[in-house]
Amino acid sequence: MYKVLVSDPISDLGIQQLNDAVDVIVDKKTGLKEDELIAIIGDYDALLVRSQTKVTERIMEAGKKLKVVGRAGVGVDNIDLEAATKRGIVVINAPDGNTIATCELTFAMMMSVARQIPQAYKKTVSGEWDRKTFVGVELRAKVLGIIGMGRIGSEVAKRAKVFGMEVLGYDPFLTEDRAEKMGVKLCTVNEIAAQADFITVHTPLTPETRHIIGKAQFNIMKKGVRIINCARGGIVDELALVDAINQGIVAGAAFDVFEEEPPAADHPFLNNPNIIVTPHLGASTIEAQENVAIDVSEEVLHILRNEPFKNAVNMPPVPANVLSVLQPYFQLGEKLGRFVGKLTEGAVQEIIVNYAGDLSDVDTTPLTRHIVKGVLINHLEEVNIVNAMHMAKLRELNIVVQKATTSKTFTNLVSVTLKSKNEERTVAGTLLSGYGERIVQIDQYPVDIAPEGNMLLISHSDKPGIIGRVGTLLGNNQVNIASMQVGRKVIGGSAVMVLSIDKEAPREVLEELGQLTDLLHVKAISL
Ligand SMILES: NC(=O)c1ccc[n+]([C@@H]2O[C@H](COP(=O)([O-])OP(=O)(O)OC[C@H]3O[C@@H](n4cnc5c(N)ncnc54)[C@H](O)[C@@H]3O)[C@@H](O)[C@H]2O)c1
Ligand SMILES: O=C(O)CC[C@@H](O)C(=O)O
Repeated sequence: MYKVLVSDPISDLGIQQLNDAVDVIVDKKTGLKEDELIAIIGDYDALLVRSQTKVTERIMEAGKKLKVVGRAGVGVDNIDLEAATKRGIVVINAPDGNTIATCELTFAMMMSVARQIPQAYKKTVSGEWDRKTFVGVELRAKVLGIIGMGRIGSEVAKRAKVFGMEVLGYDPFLTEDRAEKMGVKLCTVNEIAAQADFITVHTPLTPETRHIIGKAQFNIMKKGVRIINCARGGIVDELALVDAINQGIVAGAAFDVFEEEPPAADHPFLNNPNIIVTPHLGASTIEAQENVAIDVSEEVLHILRNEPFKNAVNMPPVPANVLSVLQPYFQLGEKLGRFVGKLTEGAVQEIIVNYAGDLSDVDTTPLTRHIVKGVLINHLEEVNIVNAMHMAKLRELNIVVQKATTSKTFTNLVSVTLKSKNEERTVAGTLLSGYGERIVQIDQYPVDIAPEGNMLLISHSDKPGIIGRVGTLLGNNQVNIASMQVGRKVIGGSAVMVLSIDKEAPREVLEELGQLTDLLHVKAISL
């Protein structure tokens, strides 16, 4: 018998198939504290959660029989994925089931903020008949900016078109072709900030999306703009938003999610008449809760019964014989993907992976997954080696794998090229005996660097004095250089400089560097 613990409120109808299964016992115990969960989790083979239960490393450590954690929803930010992977616990989610519910809440929020429905309701039920205060705006002919054009963002775009809105979209994986098909104008975040009447965010919360709408963006917005966040708290800088409302830049905001949930009683959103809030209700429809519970229950049954499953967020199924050859390259592959992903400007359309040397003798698919994961992880928090190819396909990314039995320079060479509309960038790496992982080529330039920590990649003209000027500028700003590599093809031509630095270079320093004569481009990369 398999034992399944449901620790958050999950639709009964949705978990019917688990209740009906002859080989499964389901226990529902919601609202448990971490220690209470730790005390009982040892009995269970599967744990089903929504977003309330924080599935910590301690819980997984105590879950000696735990094979699977199922998240009835999209975001897995309440589950310690690394701890699960380390213990071979499969984490699954239900990414599609609540898309429409959240999209519809976003629309409800957009209309509510346009017409101040909650504020008008509050006054009316308190006995006031105030028809003057609540003069709203129409959505028709307004510009809607959508940041994050995945499942929910794309559905919001569809509905906005029907409302007669002009839609601007930003997503690192949105190509011009796809945007055109959806009737969406591809823009940057700042273009959206400057042009939109309504802005809605639909990204995961990652280091890149944290405060993607912040002070700098509010400062360039049109007066009267309205902001909606039904994705994750922290994507919009909450304090900067309150300032922008006080300055009369933002006319209203509607938030379903908060940087800290539930928000503290004195949270500045809670007593601001221009901000409407809901308690993380995006997925809270009968249909969505059934959908996600059905999806996740089905998958849990497959995993418990050792049958194939599809929505794993973590588990790497690699055959042992292949694993022994490829495993040493997994981390390098992911780093190469991340490195070249951070380097490449514009929506990526194609990933070309080149394997040269002994590696070409085996099925390199598991390594390619790591590379693709590395490219995507810069923007998609839920990507892993199990779903990387699927995620790439969803985004119409073309993946080309090429092999050569010998490499001119190294026993094995893995090279990753990204093609976007704007450019084509290549990074190649290898494992050097005694030195470990090395990046040995960036575009056409030979280099030799350890892919780790904080790096600065500087393209420049190969002229005397430039290295000194870069060093002096960094030194004057207390940025210590740990190592430096310069690559060039010909004397006096273009060159590339890669610096390892002891801490992240502040934005102002990067801007100052960018202004040095003969310096063409600066990119900060942290691995
Ligand atoms: N309020 C709720 O109850 C609720 C319900 C469901 C989902 N969500 C949240 O909504 C968000 C979107 O969900 P989804 O199902 O559409 O996910 P998705 O993965 O389909 O889409 C997310 C999109 O964000 C894009 N993205 C990543 N980094 C970006 C960046 N720096 N700039 C712009 N775009 C970026 C990705 O490329 C992707 O296309 C997630 O955070 C999810 O957890 C909230
Ligand atoms: O379970 C919920 O209600 C939250 C769901 C949502 O945040 C998600 O990421 O799927």
